Amino acid sequence: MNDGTKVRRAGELIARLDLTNLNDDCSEADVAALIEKAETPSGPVAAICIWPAFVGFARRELSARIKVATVVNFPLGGSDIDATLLETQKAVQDGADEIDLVIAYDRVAEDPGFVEAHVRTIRANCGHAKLKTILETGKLYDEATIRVACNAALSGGADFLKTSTGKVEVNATPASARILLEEIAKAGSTVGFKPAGGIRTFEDADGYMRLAETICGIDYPTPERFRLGASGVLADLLAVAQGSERPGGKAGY
Ligand SMILES: O=C[C@H](O)COP(=O)(O)O
Repeated sequence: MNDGTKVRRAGELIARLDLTNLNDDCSEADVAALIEKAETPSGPVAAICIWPAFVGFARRELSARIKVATVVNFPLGGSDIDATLLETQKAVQDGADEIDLVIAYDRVAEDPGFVEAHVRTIRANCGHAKLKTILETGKLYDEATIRVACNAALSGGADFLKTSTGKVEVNATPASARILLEEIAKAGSTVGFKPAGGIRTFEDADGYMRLAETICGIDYPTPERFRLGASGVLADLLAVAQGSERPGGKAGY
């Protein structure tokens, strides 16, 4: 890839970034700092992804062109549908544009119908907000189970399939991304895709966008259909986009 292509791709990745702070000790001041970073010298990120407690604050402080995403049933993916519903309704009321729901991943193998019903209930109560379903692929272990989870989420009406919470040992991997993208392609490539967890470099991020282009088509990964969930990749994307020194001390591009 030549330098000009890298600069362009890095800019495209920034426009598809869900800039995330889901640290256990995240404060309102941290969210304010995230909001400041979200308007980058290379343009705005797609969304910030934060804990539900900060949605109202973020919606008031953030420019309307950047979405507010939040998480529900996070990170453990429990089975309490009523509790998830309350969290979702509150987040939507507070102004969330996007809900990242952890599915009840422990139940995928035995009871995919439960997972589908859970997703359907939350989808029906999201209003205008998009529903991104976090499958937690690192806890599903084998390919067949990941495919079952994809289909439960798709049947329940998910707007996005997202790989991971970023809170378990194995997060987004190219292998799990490929499976989700194949299921999205089989379903017509209208549902979005969000790899998340452990994405740290331009090369990591670009690899996922290339995979999406290869499997779902070159026109697939628009900012409406492709997002990167990451807390620590923006500095590297910006360095590549701006041709400045990269955080790892690598050359500008
Ligand atoms: O949804 C996004 C993840 O929580 C971010 O994970 P990360 O901190 O490894 O980038």
